[in-house]
Amino acid sequence: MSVLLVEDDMSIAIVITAALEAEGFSVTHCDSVAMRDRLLADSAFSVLVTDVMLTDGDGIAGLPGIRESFPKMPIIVLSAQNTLDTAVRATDTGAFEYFPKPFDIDELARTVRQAAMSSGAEMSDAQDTPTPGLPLVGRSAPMQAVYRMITRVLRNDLTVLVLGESGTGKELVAEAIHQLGHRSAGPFVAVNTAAIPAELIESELFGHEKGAFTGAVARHIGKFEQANGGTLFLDEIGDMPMQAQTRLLRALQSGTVRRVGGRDEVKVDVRIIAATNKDLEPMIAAGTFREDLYYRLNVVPIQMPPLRERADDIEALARHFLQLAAGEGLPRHQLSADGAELLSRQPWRGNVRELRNFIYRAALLARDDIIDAATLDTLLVSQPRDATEGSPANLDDSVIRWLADTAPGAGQVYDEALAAFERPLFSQVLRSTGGNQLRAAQILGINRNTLRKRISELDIDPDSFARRN
Ligand SMILES: Nc1ncnc2c1ncn2[C@@H]1O[C@H](COP(=O)(O)OP(=O)(O)OP(=O)(O)O)[C@@H](O)[C@H]1O
Repeated sequence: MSVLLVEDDMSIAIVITAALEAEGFSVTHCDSVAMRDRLLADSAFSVLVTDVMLTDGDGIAGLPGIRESFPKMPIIVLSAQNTLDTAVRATDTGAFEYFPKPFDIDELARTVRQAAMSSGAEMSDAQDTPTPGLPLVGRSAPMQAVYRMITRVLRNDLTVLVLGESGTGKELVAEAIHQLGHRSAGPFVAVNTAAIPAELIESELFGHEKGAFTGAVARHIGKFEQANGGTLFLDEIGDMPMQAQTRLLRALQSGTVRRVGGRDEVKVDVRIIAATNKDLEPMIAAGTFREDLYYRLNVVPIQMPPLRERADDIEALARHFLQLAAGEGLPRHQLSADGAELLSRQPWRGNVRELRNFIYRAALLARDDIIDAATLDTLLVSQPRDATEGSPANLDDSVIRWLADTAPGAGQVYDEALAAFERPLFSQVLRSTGGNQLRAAQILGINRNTLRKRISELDIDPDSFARRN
């Protein structure tokens, strides 16, 4: 099933292509009248979807001729000039349907499907083909805004700052920009700045020379150099220590890096995409994030919507993860309509990651082929809740849940588990002392400076526990 899509706005073209490919169509895209005519002369298409204003002229003018040559091929016209005039001109050409922009992408996909069927074309099995090229699932309005931003940065090297709660897909956006962009032949290197101990971060990013410090037994090439010619993804940038921030800024300004203990400046050609789930502006005000670095990174911000603000996407995501789970050897299941409805009503505080983990668990545990609301209900009851919601039955349970819910890097489980435990522990004790750190340190039996250092590293604000009269 083939669709010829004639659209000169790349961002819209990508969204439509993804939606139609998910429906099982193969899509050929071009942006001009001349190219359209050449493609029509060369190959057969089941449906023509065309914009009105194209790079080299009016997309409607030639349609009567096309209708004559290809009477069985339905034509769907899209237009941003939502005037009565274009609507009338489109319909006069015998267009199957006319869509004023902005339009509902699902409705367009449905109409193309109807048009294809009306012309007697055979459909391949739809949903089973994952959308090639666009790894992100979801067609809600907030995601379309994200796609639009992505398309704006594909052909340039502007620095992108992806913002949003944990688990909203920030890393996936970075990967999409790399894969779909003009650097796709180069490497994609991701660094989670929060997961690297502060004293190693500079060596991780910039590399080190042999003997630069105790333990530097060989020269180490840092992530910047590893990403040369490609994209460097700096995740959790809000957790980067100040000193590393300064070096990062210098590297971004100069386009060069100096290995720790080295003398030479090494030229690097990398595109930077940074991400954070923190609100950087208050951190700038508090002096924990460099303002000049923030402006360097925040050239093109992409704000990821939390899942609860795009409940429309939950069903598609759930089906997507069921497919992925089956592809990874878990039992294959279908999701019932009432199951999808139930999932769409959940808050998913951990966003897409929580939904993904939940669906994998459901795929593993569900007994029937169809996962319905009743099955999901049972699983949701035993769903781990986040730490803010009531205390777990015992510590063993918490550890089991924590291990099931997080995927710390190999070799980091101990540190990350301690940090995960320390955060609620310090918060609770500080709450009990009304934010008094000296008293909290006494209760904990640790040095006051140690407490101060740890709560700063864990980004706990002791003032937020101060008692107000
Ligand atoms: N739109 C999406 N379509 C398909 N999968 C998604 C989507 N968004 C997120 N995911 C999946 O959800 C999980 C979490 O996504 P990701 O790691 O990109 O989130 P994040 O915002 O970078 O999280 P964190 O801030 O914790 O690093 C991943 O398994 C990712 O593949």
